[in-house]
Amino acid sequence: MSLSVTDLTFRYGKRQILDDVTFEVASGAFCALLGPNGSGKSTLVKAVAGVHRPASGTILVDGTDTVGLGRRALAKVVGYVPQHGDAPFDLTVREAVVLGRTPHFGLAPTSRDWSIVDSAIDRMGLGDLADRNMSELSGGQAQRALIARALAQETRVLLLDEPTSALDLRYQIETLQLVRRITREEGISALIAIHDLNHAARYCDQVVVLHGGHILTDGTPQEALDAEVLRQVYEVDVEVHLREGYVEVRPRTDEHGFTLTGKQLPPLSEGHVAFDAAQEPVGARR
Ligand SMILES: Nc1ncnc2c1ncn2[C@@H]1O[C@H](COP(=O)(O)OP(=O)(O)OP(=O)(O)O)[C@@H](O)[C@H]1O
Repeated sequence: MSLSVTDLTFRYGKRQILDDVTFEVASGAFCALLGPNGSGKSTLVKAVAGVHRPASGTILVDGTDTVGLGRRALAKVVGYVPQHGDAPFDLTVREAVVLGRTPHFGLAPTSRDWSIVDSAIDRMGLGDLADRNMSELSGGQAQRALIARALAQETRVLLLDEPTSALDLRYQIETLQLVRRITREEGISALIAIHDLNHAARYCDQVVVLHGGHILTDGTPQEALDAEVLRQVYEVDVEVHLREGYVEVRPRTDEHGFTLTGKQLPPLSEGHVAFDAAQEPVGARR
């Protein structure tokens, strides 16, 4: 078992955010961490990444407790891509990505380190931008550079906190496919906090649903993405289908296209412009 989290509890001050969280991600598995805004996904990822120190609980990577490991030792076993990229703006892409090799080299990167860096850059589709300054990249390109930096760390566990939020559809899919391939080929465990249920179902082997700091379900996408659980967690009525072997979640809508939450959505305010099915402006002042 590569990543094993047991009875993890975390508080911001007196506010309990994670409560006895226990789950495991096997070697070679890609696990999605789902849950609504504020459910504690980032906090859990940060605790596993060593950014936050838990109040109690254990985090094992290949049997070694990582809570309390020094920065350098931790960076050799856990790679972390934060939600809001702290991109080092005064560096080129190559210089930023080689920072991921820091735990592995002594005074200076070796030729092997640079070849690992270049391969990570290529894998994230940034080969043409390798010598470009980070400050000159788009948000999505910078996010891909941060993923390349984590890949260059060559760790046993890869943590990604909503890494696809700034990426266009092509790079969302390519990143998820790449992480899935790396987990399988290199036997590492990956944990990704993600909002897109269908991407989670399509690319991940395991789905953990967090709600109010507790784990509500943990299983394969088919087991965990249960319509009743999703209704409870997101307060949206959904249908779950099996399509071409993959689970697909669709919001159920009424005849006006509104999701069925049991609550009536407020009417559009006067002057608000919306579009009906025929693409005619509705509710606009004329
Ligand atoms: N630095 C902080 N200090 C105090 N409370 C915090 C801090 N960061 C997050 N929180 C609170 O902890 C709870 C969990 O936040 P967290 O960011 O882990 O949720 P999340 O599931 O990742 O949300 P999102 O999907 O919106 O990114 C929220 O109630 C949030 O307000």
